[in-house]
Amino acid sequence: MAYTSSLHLPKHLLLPNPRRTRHRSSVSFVPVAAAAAKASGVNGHAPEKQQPPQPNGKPRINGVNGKKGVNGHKGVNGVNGHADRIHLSVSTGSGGSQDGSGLRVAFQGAPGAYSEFAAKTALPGCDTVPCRAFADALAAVERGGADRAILPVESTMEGTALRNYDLLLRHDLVVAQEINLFVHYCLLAMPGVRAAEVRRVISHPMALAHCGRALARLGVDREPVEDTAGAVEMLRSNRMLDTAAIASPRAADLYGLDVLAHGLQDESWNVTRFLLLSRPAAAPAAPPADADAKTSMVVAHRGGSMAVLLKVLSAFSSRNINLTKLEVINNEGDGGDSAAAGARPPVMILDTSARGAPTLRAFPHVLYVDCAGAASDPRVREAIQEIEKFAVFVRVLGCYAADSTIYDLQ
Ligand SMILES: O=C(O)C(=O)C[C@]1(C(=O)O)C=C[C@@H](O)C=C1
Repeated sequence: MAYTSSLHLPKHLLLPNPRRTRHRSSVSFVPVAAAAAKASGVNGHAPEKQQPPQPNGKPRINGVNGKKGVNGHKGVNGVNGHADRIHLSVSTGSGGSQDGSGLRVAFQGAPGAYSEFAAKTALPGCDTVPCRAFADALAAVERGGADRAILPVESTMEGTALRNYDLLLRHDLVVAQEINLFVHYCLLAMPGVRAAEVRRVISHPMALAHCGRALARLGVDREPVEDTAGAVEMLRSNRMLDTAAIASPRAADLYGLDVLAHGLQDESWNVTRFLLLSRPAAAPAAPPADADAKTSMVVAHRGGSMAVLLKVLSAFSSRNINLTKLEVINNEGDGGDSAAAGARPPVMILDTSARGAPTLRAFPHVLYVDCAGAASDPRVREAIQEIEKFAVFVRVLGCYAADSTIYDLQ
């Protein structure tokens, strides 16, 4: 596999060549997700040291008596809308199965990655399992090596993470839970290193992109690695004195690095939405009756986006169902010669509906849709049935409790 970095970094921390981005028009966007943990230590990543659990096994919120939220407010949902955040300091919980005790959650990266924080916030009692790549995390769940995988799927600064939707759609996994994390980036360096001595900054490419302006001001070289905490681990183990990493304040604590700067992100509002994925048979039953449910689906169609969009919107709006996400993907390329000319390959979706083994199918025209309501709600069921009449293929990706809370680890 080709790697983009010219640095002599451990290969498992370098990134494969980035894939082409797709044409997409984001019709709406819901910001999202956060937490930390002990880990069983796979793929060379060391387990995180344990934090003292709270008696109730929940994440510590504002560090005080488990009180929720800043000013007692919950986060709000909306299109790039700002919301109050819930400040957390994360502890490893224990206790009842509600908090994920006994569940192994696979994530990409080293202990201290944002994805791990998200997993531990969603399921404070879970054991986190570090993996080299998100693909490995999803495969671990499919193979039974983990019970859940956590996947970032959109952020206020990036929009939909198409790289991860691609993964989600290729696997026979369902969405069990969503979680929104406020992503606060810090510049970390070995103890004693001053900002003026930093020549290079390493981090996950998304973190480097989110901090582009700050990095340009610093005038440093940028090197992408697999994850934010992996960058910190690399700094530490190689005792790099001319290099800094972008990662969370929690990673600074975990690895004993200095924080040279806080809030490095170009936009002050930087929220990532994560999904917890499960094998279908092991997914939680329907969301609790008192929870607002959300249903995610992918709709493949024949093209002619405007007409299809109107029909999809009408299927939901005529039943008074709100959409919380609608992403339009049109990829006419076949992945062959035309890809070289700029066309994008079709979206690959695992069709799990047919009898027998699931098959991977290619679709050039696809919509990613999240709607309010449970898949078992007759109105949602009817809307999907109406869409199935004109769509080529519809796959429900999961039905879960909507969570508009935005967690903040600062
Ligand atoms: O590298 C990490 O710490 C991650 O959890 C991954 C990831 C991502 O893939 O987008 C998650 C959230 C942050 O925006 C940066 C990176």
